[in-house]
Amino acid sequence: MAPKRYPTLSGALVALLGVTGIYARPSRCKSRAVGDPQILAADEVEEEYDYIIVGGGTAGLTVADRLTESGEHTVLVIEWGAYDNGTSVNTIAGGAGAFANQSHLFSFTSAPQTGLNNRTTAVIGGLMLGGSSGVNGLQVHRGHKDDYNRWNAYFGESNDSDWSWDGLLPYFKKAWHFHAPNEDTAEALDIKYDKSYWGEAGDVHASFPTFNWPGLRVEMEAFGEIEGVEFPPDSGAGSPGVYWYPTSADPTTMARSFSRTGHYDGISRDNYKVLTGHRVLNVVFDEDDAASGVRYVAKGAKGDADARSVSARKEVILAAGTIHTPQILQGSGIGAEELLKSAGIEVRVDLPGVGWNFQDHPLGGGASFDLADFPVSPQPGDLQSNASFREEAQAEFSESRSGPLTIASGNAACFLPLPVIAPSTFEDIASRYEAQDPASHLPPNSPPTIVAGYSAQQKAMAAAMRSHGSAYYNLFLRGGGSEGAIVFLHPASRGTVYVNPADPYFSEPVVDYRAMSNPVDVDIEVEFVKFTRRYFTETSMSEYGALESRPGEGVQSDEEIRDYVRANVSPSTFHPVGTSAMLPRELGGVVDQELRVYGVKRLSVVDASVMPDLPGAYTQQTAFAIAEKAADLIKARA
Ligand SMILES: Cc1cc2nc3c(=O)[nH]c(=O)nc-3n(C[C@H](O)[C@H](O)[C@H](O)COP(=O)(O)OP(=O)(O)OC[C@H]3O[C@@H](n4cnc5c(N)ncnc54)[C@H](O)[C@@H]3O)c2cc1C
Repeated sequence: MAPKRYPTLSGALVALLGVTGIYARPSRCKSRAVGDPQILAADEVEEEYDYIIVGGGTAGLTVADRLTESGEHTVLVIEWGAYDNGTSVNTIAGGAGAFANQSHLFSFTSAPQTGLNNRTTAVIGGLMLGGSSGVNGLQVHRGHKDDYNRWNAYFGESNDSDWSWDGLLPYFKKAWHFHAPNEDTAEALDIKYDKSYWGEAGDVHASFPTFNWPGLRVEMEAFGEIEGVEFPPDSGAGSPGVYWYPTSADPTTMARSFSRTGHYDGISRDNYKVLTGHRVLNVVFDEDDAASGVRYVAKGAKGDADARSVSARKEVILAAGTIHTPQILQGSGIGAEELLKSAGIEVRVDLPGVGWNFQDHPLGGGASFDLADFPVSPQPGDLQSNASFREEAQAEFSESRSGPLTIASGNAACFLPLPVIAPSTFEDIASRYEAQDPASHLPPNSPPTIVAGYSAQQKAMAAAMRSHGSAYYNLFLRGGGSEGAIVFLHPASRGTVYVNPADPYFSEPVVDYRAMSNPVDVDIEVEFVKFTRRYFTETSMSEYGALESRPGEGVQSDEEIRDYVRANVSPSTFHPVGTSAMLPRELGGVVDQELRVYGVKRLSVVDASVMPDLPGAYTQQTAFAIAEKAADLIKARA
């Protein structure tokens, strides 16, 4: 298929995309932290609430909103971070404003990664009211049918609560208010969407920029020259392929839309209270092993001399995220017996799955290309290199909330299955993975439930490797300049998040991604490099002066590529999941299908840590859908 050619657009931007107006700086949005009746001072916290939610992040605020809607139940959310409605949170352009502001993050160093030449990485997540949905890159995509059907299948015939694609689809629809792209941009760039996969009643907005880079269309169409690549009708259709997806932005203000704006701001309910700037140390139990409350300290406290307690009549709900929920569980005596004893924590439930099964999407380590002769303009780089283009963009955004500054981190990518990436080797890779002794790449002396759980995942993921319904490779497209941001969607390696035995409550946990600890992951990364080379040199992309910037001509043999991967891949795209996995207890699970923690009563987990394995997508949309479903499950047993 010959590629379509596009005229140079600089200056003709208005004609093609219908962009009009003059540009200026984003204005500050309203702030509500001071005097907000829902945010309590520490001494205003009452003795007891129906529900205590630990963590006011993506899942925590979603569940809090839903549990208080009817007015029947009281909820206290305890959030470690602060309320911040500043420009860095609200500005969407580039997608990294809030991420760049350290005051919204926790950030510490991982354990050295043996599979990555002992390199370490920064462990990062949102620490603010809104959590990681307040700092993320605003990309909104969900996983594929295979992903959620696999989650449900881990429970075999037992189907207490349907976590399959069909079971979750209503919650994807409930979580988001979808706004279609404007017609001119959709037509100019051939943006396909199908509203039947979305709802319009959600409180968090999924919208499109008013403008997008014309090079994206060229890059997307070139994928059509590769055998097996599909173009699903919508990013939410549940099928891998090449597609456009929305941004988590309010289309009126073009500011970030996230759990705080959707599930907290503007809501005034006497039964919905929030305590910010406080950190929960552990769950408190009654003599019947039922969670009865939590113990917490002010942010920054180094000891528990001033710790306070608050009681929960109905349930304690953990929503502290994949890194901190296991720390709280372990600090409450729920975890691997050996670990807890080494940290001097009294064992309440020997549950080895807590903190185990840690996964994130490895990033980079693939091939990158510069397009020296891409005849399409404007390109993203113009925002940096062309002062008048940037000033016009700024003026247009200020005047009419439109133009290039309505683009966050991007709206187009491919999500491709392994048989498409590696048609001649995927079967061999899947067979070798399937034949592994399940314990062979786990930490030494892993308990039997952990080995059994990995064995079940191994079978499921070997099937995923052979499936056209599971995406392994994600190349995030920018629309020109250079390309090569590759995300590995289903790594086989599993890591750990365990309390620091020397200081389990006040030091950050020990986070070991164990990235590339299973060598099959390196073999798949090798295929990613080869596929990326094919895309840039064997499709019409080759006409645009594609020059390989990394790993470069000197890296050709599989062994050389393996070395390159181990030296360059990052273990994280900031999509951590799996440390409180929703799996049967005998498979290393931490919560059941109703999200209740095994071995105790009245304690549940609702955040991204319950995902048993990664979806073939970034994680925020799935985290919101899980929280919506969790709220229904909790209300049903109230
Ligand atoms: C930099 C970055 C970029 C990302 N980009 C994207 C993207 O573009 N698209 C996408 O789909 N996904 C993205 N993600 C991932 C996505 O945002 C997360 O998967 C999702 O928001 C996780 O939701 P959660 O509820 O599990 O945790 P969070 O939203 O992180 O909530 C956890 C909350 O608990 C609080 N907390 C932690 N410990 C305690 C404690 N002991 N006591 C009280 N409070 C506590 C934290 O401060 C936080 O507010 C990104 C994430 C990051 C960090």
